Amino acid sequence: MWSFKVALAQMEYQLPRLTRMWSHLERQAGGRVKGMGEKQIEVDKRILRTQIGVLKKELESVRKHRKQYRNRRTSVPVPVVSLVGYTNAGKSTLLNQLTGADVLAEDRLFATLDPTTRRVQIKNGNEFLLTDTVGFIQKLPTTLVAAFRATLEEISESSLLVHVVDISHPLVEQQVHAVDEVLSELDVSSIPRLMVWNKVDRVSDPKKLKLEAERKQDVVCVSALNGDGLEEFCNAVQEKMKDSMVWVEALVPFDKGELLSTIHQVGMVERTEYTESGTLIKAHVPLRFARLLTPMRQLCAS
Ligand SMILES: Nc1nc2c(ncn2[C@@H]2O[C@H](COP(=O)(O)OP(=O)(O)OP(=O)(O)O)[C@@H](O)[C@H]2O)c(=O)[nH]1
Ligand SMILES: [Mg+2]
Repeated sequence: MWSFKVALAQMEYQLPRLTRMWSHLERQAGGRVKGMGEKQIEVDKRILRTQIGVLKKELESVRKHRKQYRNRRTSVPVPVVSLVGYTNAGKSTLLNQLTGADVLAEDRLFATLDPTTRRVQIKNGNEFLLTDTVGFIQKLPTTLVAAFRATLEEISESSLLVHVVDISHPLVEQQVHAVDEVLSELDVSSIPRLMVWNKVDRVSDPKKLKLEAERKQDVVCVSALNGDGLEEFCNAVQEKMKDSMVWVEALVPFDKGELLSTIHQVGMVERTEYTESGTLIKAHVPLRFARLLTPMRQLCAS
């Protein structure tokens, strides 16, 4: 809570200093983006002001819901995918496009969530929780990084990090670098990552870009705005999430039917077999969940 407040104070402090950062960047780009800095600084200032306002409002509700949410999340381990990226990259747009506005019906298990987390249901029945985060900005002072940690600490509990990039931005490389720097300050190096090249609708040659993405590993092209590439995105998320899951073979007793359906939701089931003493299930499941299954795994081994 305290560091949240520090983050706020430091964002407010940061506002007038953006000018210097951007003119520096413009010089670095060697005039290639002349005038870019000036326009961008207005955008950045506006964004920062908005974020300050939003942070203030969210502060209260996040504090209220966070504990409750965490408890629930560990008891029903739906995998968590976190969106990270430079400010204005399109993270929130992607979240909204994937989940729709009224996805949180009241009778759902996660009806009360941290306001920036939503449930995404994939065609094959699997689902995951998608978390939006505060956008990063260039050259965060070390003190600000420390304060941001508080808002970002939850991403260390994710099964997957999705780095959203505005591929149409002239300073895209610097932005990617800035995000990587912030991530390297957090304890997330062991979490698998996927990169999303967003705003493909704005580039001059989307086909060429898609080919380039295909040649790279773990890059998906999308337009969060018009929905282009979202199915590929969901498939890539599924594939990548397997990396953070463990293989289990467990014998689930018949009176634990609920558990069985949860496995189908959170994991990737390869095989089910009905035996006299229960359902034998072979699946990739999130590590947290594998722990819950431990007693049944022992059953299976005997
Ligand atoms: N043309 C186009 N615009 C997009 C796309 N995705 C997002 N935008 C626009 O980019 C702007 C920023 O989008 P946001 O979703 O707010 O970006 P964000 O990453 O959440 O930004 P922060 O919350 O500041 O970190 C908005 O005006 C969106 O409409 C896209 O695929 N194509
Ligand atoms: Mg956002």
